[in-house]
Amino acid sequence: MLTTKDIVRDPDPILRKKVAEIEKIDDETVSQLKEMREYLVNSQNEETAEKYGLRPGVGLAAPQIGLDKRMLAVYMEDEDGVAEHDYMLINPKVKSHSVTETYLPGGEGCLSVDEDVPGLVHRYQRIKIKALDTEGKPVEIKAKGHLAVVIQHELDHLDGIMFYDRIDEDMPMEPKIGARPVEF
Ligand SMILES: CC(C)(C)[C@H](NC(=O)Nc1cc(F)cc(F)c1)C(=O)N(CC(=O)NO)CC1CCCC1
Ligand SMILES: [Zn+2]
Repeated sequence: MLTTKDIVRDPDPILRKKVAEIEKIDDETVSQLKEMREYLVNSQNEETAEKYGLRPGVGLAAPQIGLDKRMLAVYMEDEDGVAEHDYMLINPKVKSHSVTETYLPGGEGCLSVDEDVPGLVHRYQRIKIKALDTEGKPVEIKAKGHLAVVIQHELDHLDGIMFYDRIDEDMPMEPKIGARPVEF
């Protein structure tokens, strides 16, 4: 199982790489993607997270475990601990997005960044994603709000973009005109 030591930390150069499209969805790729999802599931289970010292994560991109592969996992439970969003995406692409932007009022963090970096990260409020699933079947996801933020945060990792690249240096805490905070 993946644990905290397997997560690559800033400033490892792989976090700044535009990672490669997956040409062949072979067994190794599928098992690596499943391990990424498992990390997220384990990290949100209080007992397991405690036992293995896992930081509770809701999304993980392949370069964060040192893989030069365009794939990501998202796993978000609702307040009853039921899986609300559970995705393993291969070669994901944004097909369309809203003009309206959104942001997490508390800013963002990253499993690959150990220190806090305060500031708002503006992202599209709604996005439509096309990707392949682990069987190579095309999937289309329409996301808004918190899920849209998580997916865009992970997509950035596939292009070597870190969340703090998107914080305005002059007015880090200032919401952009027309941007709406994510409602939980
Ligand atoms: C960096 C960290 C703080 C661990 C962040 N966790 C997180 O958002 N946890 C969370 C949020 C909830 F709303 C409810 C809940 F149960 C747990 C996270 O996993 N990521 C993923 C990451 O670093 N991927 O590369 C950072 C988030 C910042 C915005 C989107 C993802
Ligand atoms: Zn991250």
